[in-house]
Amino acid sequence: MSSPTKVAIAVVESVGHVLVGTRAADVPLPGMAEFPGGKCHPDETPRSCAVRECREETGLMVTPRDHLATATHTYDHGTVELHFWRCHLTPDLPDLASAAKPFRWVKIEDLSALNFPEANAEVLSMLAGS
Ligand SMILES: Nc1nc2c([nH]c(=O)n2[C@@H]2O[C@H](COP(=O)(O)OP(=O)(O)OP(=O)(O)O)[C@@H](O)[C@H]2O)c(=O)[nH]1
Repeated sequence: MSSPTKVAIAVVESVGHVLVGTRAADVPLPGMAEFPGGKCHPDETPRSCAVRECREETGLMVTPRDHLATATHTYDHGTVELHFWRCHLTPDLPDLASAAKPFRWVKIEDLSALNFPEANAEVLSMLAGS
């Protein structure tokens, strides 16, 4: 069996909000809510990958704070090992700094109304309890 694809996810928090996007129509899990993230390059740590993917997708520079969870999940499109990193905006950025579309800030208490991929369940529970 092939090893899971390593993916890093940035859970970016700012004054009670989290950065959330919507997956494009032409990728696996189209239209679902997502945190910024993507596949790690060879020899790239998930921590560094979370920062890079966040910058590429949202235009925002973040500082990784702590590792929230690792979740392995098998979808129809493959098995992924998701490394969730809680991140903050770098100090030069204002609270709720504007992000490239389709990313926007969602209040933590409103996350449960969104349709996230199954592998996000544990982290969403952690955020709801924080
Ligand atoms: N970005 C992101 N991916 C997630 C989340 N939850 C989740 O299960 N995934 C899964 O993690 C994988 C990330 O793949 P991706 O397609 O976004 O990664 P990528 O941007 O590097 O893809 P690419 O190499 O095709 O450009 C997908 O299988 C996706 O379904 C999430 O919250 N954010």
